[in-house]
Amino acid sequence: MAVMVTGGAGYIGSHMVLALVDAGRDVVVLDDLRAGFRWAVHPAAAFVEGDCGDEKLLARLIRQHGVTAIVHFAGSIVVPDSVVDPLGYYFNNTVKSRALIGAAVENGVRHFLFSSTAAVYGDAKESPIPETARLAPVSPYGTSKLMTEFMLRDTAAAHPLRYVALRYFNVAGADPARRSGQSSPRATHLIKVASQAAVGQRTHLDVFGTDYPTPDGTCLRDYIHVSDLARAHVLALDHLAAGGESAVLNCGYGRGYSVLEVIEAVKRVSGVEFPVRLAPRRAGDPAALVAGADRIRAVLGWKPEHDDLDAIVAHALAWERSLAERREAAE
Ligand SMILES: NC(=O)c1ccc[n+]([C@@H]2O[C@H](COP(=O)([O-])OP(=O)(O)OC[C@H]3O[C@@H](n4cnc5c(N)ncnc54)[C@H](O)[C@@H]3O)[C@@H](O)[C@H]2O)c1
Ligand SMILES: O=c1ccn([C@@H]2O[C@H](COP(=O)(O)OP(=O)(O)O[C@H]3O[C@H](CO)[C@@H](O)[C@H](O)[C@H]3O)[C@@H](O)[C@H]2O)c(=O)[nH]1
Repeated sequence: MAVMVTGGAGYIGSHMVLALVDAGRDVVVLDDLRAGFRWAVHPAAAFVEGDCGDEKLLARLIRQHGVTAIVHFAGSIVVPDSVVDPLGYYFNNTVKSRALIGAAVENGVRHFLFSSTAAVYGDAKESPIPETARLAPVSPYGTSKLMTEFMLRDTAAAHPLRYVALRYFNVAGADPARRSGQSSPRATHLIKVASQAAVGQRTHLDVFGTDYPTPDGTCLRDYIHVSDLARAHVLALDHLAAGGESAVLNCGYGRGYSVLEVIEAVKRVSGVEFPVRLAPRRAGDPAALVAGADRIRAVLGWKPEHDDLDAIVAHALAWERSLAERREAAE
């Protein structure tokens, strides 16, 4: 009885592997390492380098490891890249998810968790955004994820498969024990980039847009700690194992911080005054994305442990320093 984690060498997937190993579960990771790191996978997990759309490989792994649940993180994640390369995004996110869901059905895997995103809402009219809000993605990335949600919905209606689609808001921070974190040097996420600036890995930080209809003119986002998110996935697996129904759940704390508030937090926690430049808006950024966060608590009994911006930033900074030490040791 093992859990298969696709994309388990990536940022969020590697934290899910930690949460599963900590819970005493058997884990097999499938990742093609296009964006992940072999060293980020906990040694207690089996690791297979391969494509999550490779049906033959999937059938073999499911049988070999006795996989009873699939947690699907693998995918392409950069919103502006999806605008430039929509077909690449539909291929890696939608077509390969179709193959993975098909492999689950054909090989008797009945529980499936899917990494969805707040990007399925597009420019939401409501804030906080409930799961029932209009689904109107404004990027191919968001559409590629929504199509996978629809495939899961329809497949679960036709076959004995139950699923939970988790719509993440902005994931940030790192494992408090410094076992993993956001490790991609080219990452574009605000807290990662600001942490890199604080430890001297970047010369400055750009604020993309100061004329949004928000209190200080910069975008509002709901930042969720990656370890709280991983724990929500473990609870979602428990929910399905206990016979719980399929569900679509926002993952956030229900509170928004502006870009300037985040930068202030990174400066305060690090004690470093890195240069900040005001820049034009970045294409495709909605003004505010804040989760309606009640449903996940009601359905999964999830209670966040790190709902504190300074703690999220402190963990992100600690991981950034670990990466710097790792680089120095390698030189
Ligand atoms: N980071 C966020 O804020 C955020 C927000 C919403 C949703 N998500 C979703 O969460 C998931 C994980 O995101 P992340 O931030 O950890 O990204 P990541 O890039 O760190 O991890 C993705 C992993 O998937 C692997 N991968 C990609 N395509 C693959 C394929 N075809 N076969 C096998 N492995 C493949 C990569 O090598 C990488 O290790 C993604 O599906 C993403 O869309 C992330
Ligand atoms: O150097 C930077 C980086 C970001 N931002 C701003 O910070 C905010 C947050 O940006 P970022 O951290 O890049 O996250 P988002 O663009 O909100 O997207 C993330 O969160 C979405 C869900 O809310 C997910 O779907 C995406 O996969 C994930 O990348 C936005 O207003 C950006 O314009 C800056 O001003 N400067």
